[in-house]
Amino acid sequence: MGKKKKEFEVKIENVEFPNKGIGEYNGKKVIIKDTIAGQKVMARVKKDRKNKIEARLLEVLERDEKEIEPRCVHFWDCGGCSYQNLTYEDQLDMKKNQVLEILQKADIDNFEFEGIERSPKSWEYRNKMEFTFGDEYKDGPLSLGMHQKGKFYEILSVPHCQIVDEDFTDILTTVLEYFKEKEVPFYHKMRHEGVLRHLVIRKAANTGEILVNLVTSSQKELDLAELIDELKEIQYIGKLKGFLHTINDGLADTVQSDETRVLYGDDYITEELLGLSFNISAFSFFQTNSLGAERLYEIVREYAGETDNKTVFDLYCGTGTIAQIMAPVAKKVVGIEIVEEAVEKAKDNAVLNDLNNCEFIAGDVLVEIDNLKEAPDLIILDPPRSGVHTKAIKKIADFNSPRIVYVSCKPTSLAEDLQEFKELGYEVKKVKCMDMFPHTPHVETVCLIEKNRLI
Ligand SMILES: C[S@@+](CC[C@H](N)C(=O)[O-])C[C@H]1O[C@@H](n2cnc3c(N)ncnc32)[C@H](O)[C@@H]1O
Repeated sequence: MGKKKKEFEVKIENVEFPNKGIGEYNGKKVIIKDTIAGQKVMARVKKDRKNKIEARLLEVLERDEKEIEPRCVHFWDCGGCSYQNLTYEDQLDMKKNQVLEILQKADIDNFEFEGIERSPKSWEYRNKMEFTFGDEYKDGPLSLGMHQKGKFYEILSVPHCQIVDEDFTDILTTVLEYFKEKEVPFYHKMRHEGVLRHLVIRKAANTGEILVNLVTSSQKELDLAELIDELKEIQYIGKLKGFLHTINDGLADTVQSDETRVLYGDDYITEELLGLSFNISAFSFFQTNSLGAERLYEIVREYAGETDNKTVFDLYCGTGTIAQIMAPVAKKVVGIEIVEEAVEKAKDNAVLNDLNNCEFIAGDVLVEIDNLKEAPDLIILDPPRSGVHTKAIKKIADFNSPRIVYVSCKPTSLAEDLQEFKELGYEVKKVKCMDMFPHTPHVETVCLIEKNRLI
């Protein structure tokens, strides 16, 4: 491929997790994100390596016969969803096959595969959105929404987003119009100048409570009373429980807090899952699909099996959801979580749910696990996307727990971890996928792992 010939046509043959369309060009593997199998596309080379080309999608020249019209008007430009142009059944099929292929490549086999379960709701299912302030094109008007597909700076306003309900989009539109009128500038993530950074909205699906968190730099004092009054006037499906203002002068383009002020109501919302209540604060992890989470946790409970009189470890426990769902049917549950705020909420939640057999420890699993003296009968792992630290896997295996239930949000890191558990004498017995993220490439996978009795 010469210097001028950086654009080329290619047919997409397959999609690898998470959203990598795969084709072939001049004998090399081609990877083009956000394409689907069967499409013929025009692409531009990003990186031309020895045996693979990474390219950017320019145009879909021929659509695949199974493609459908996306429901959302933002779909083609918005970086939030990848697969609205496939039926939900086709999305589920693709994710299931990806997980199986990843496990097979890692030599994880001989398990019972229980398929993929659909999300109870395939639209308006999200309970949290992190919208970004910016502009849709350089020096354009203020926008608030999602990164445009494949772009670094450009932010697309998404007032018709279909994976959240109208309460989210009403709040988004109100906040955007307010700051447009006040001419408050967005924070430029490279120049580190400006004010408005993110708008994080959380809404509990089962109680309707809404928490709004505006994240800004400290470069301008803002009087937000008028905005809060406007938000209070919205006719919600749910109800506004609190409004927070977080100051973030960090250089990274992530939501984090130097200081968080409660400007209205409470600093948390309460969600109800499987008959238990969970107070969720602004910075605690909580599954983003509440109805899907109920199903996910039911699968965990099923894979956990009989737990009467047993001690359970819930490692990477967040606000203690899994621990508390297990507590009524176990002797004792110990949770470990690195975010202190989440651990505080886990403790509060145990009190709220009248559970007195839960212990929650703040810290890194890799370190805190050394201080656990009791031998567990069951270990539940629900790590972040990067998976479980190799040294932690060794320590976890050393407990010799007969059963481990591993909940994973990233099948590639799951496969690596399962390989390590295999080397340490554990066998994968059952696998089930639970789709918590319709129209996106993501999927949860639950695995039952058992100690090989022959070792
Ligand atoms: C996928 S979430 C699971 C949370 C919980 N099980 C739930 O369903 O709500 C992973 C959690 O691991 C925590 N975490 C990340 N790294 C950690 C570490 N090294 N030690 C302990 N917790 C960690 C994150 O803060 C997050 O709450």
